[in-house]
Amino acid sequence: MSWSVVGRKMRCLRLPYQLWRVTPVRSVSVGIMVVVFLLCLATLALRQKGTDVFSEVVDPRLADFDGSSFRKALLETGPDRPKAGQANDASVKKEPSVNKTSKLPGCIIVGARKCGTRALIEFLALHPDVAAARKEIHFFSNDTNYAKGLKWYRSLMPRSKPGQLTMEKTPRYFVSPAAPTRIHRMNSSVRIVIALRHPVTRLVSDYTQLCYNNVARGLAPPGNFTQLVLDERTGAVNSDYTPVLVSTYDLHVARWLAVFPRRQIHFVDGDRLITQPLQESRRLEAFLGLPPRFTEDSFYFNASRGFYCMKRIVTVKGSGERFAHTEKCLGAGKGRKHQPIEQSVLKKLNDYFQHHNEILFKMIGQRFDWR
Ligand SMILES: Nc1ncnc2c1ncn2[C@@H]1O[C@H](COP(=O)(O)OS(=O)(=O)O)[C@@H](OP(=O)(O)O)[C@H]1O
Repeated sequence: MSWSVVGRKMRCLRLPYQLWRVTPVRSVSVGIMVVVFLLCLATLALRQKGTDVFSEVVDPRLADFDGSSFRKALLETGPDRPKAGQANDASVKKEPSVNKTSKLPGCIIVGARKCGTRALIEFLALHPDVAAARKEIHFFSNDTNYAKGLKWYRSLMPRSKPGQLTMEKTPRYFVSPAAPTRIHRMNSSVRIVIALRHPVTRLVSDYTQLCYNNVARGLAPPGNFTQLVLDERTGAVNSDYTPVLVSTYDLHVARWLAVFPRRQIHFVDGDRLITQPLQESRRLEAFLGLPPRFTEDSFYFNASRGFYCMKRIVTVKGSGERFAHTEKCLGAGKGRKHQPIEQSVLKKLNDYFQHHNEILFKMIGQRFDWR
């Protein structure tokens, strides 16, 4: 039966049918329906985008930053660990793959560049209650990445077991004006870790890396260090030179403190991390409320590298010995020999940073031995 027959035969539909036959009414009705349909589509799309960027569900335990529930939950739901005197078998026990999901990070190492951020995340990854993203993600500092939303970001996080704390490191966040607010918007309770090193050592390390990178890419060297860091005309420190700007820590830390409370930010001494990795790792472990797992056995000094390397602790099956060790040093790109710098230039740089260092120390209530 066609619509015209239905319209003619059923009395109650007669009036709407007569109206429908009038062409302008029909056009307007169809128009309204199309507009309503498009509006519904647009609303759906916006809601989807909103979910990505703002309302991602984060680990609810992280809402309680200061309280003990986070620590408690970690202890309760953390992975099984071997009891003393257990296990001794050559075969290494495989981690059970059940219940593993990617979570948003509860802690982010935001920088600073060349201050030991790689060492830090690799050290933390030794901890059984940490799931660390090994790649730098550049989510909060890069507009194109940020526009991809939190779902995209989370998909790049490692899969973790219940009770594990997810971490990532991107040193670029430290100097990114947008990063603090964006991270806060993701999770206002997230823990921020900032590694800092003597500002002049960091600057020279940065310059050394630029020299290596340019050679690797077949580019010309970045230029003479002295000419880059000092103004040719006045001889004063060139505060606009990016590596100088990165080492002007107070400017960047002020932006983080404007968004996050001081108690939520942990400062790592990047110079001490090189010579005393155990102490710095333990301080960070305590800040994160993780059960103490770092021991003298976690690190060993590798004389040929001139740096501490890690002993990865893995559980072994059976009884007897608790652990087996696998050893790992950072890549050759870390711990390069620095370019020699003239004493007079070093002095000028030290004098320049001293004022900024003092502002930083006051701001964070912590001093570093940067003479
Ligand atoms: N255990 C260990 N092994 C090797 N290197 C170590 C270690 N601990 C800290 N460091 C120092 O880390 C410096 C590199 O810092 P980052 O990892 O933050 O660099 S980067 O910004 O990610 O490129 C790197 O700086 P340079 O020495 O200037 O290369 C190292 O001194």
